[in-house]
Amino acid sequence: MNPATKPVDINQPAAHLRLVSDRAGDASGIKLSGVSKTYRTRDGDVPSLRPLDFHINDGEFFVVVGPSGCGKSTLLKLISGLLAPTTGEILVEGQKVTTPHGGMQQRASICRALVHDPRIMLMDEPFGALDALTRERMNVELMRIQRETKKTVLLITHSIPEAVFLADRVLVMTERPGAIAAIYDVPLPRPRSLDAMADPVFTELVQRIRKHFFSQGALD
Ligand SMILES: Nc1ncnc2c1ncn2[C@@H]1O[C@H](COP(=O)(O)OP(=O)(O)OP(=O)(O)O)[C@@H](O)[C@H]1O
Repeated sequence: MNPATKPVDINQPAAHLRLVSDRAGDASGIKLSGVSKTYRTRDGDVPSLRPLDFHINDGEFFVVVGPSGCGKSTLLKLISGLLAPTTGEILVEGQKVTTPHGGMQQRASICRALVHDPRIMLMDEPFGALDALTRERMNVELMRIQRETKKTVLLITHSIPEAVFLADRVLVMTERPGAIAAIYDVPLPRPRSLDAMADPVFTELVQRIRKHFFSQGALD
């Protein structure tokens, strides 16, 4: 019988329906739905993050930038499972985050992060203690590693230029309790060298993001 005319057995699982619900965009990367965090302390509640909804694609270099105390580190701890959200759900590669899980790394050192070959790298101000020139060189090196390994990277920084230089997309956070002020695509070609910082697209985007914090003067 021609397979195209074969009758459908309604008692069999519908493979094509599963394919639709399992498509890569849903099951890969990191997905946050309604994720908020309020710290309960003896002195009262400290709302740290308002409900957040966003999706980091598999293999994406995603950078979060925001003022001091807006909840950036909290966000990373939630995604790595070190903290439980107050509301909402986090899926990493289709799996709900409950406890710290194998291959996820939050390290200051790229080398240490790569020893375990994680598919996802979570980095909180990884080069914050370095002088400016070394930091730039480390950023170039980090981009090279990410390009070669196709890992998903979520990196947090206070520096808007650093965010734009590194990212495929930049998430800009508001002051605490942190919410999404905006998410920007960075349309700079890859591979990027330090020359990318002289590109008008780069300077324009840095200026645009800086305007979010103009009144606070809170970022580099
Ligand atoms: N364990 C905790 N208990 C109570 N409040 C906390 C706790 N951890 C963080 N906070 C508060 O939650 C808010 C967000 O903190 P978080 O460290 O996530 O911010 P951040 O954006 O990473 O800050 P920074 O840029 O200064 O590193 C801050 O006001 C902080 O004081």
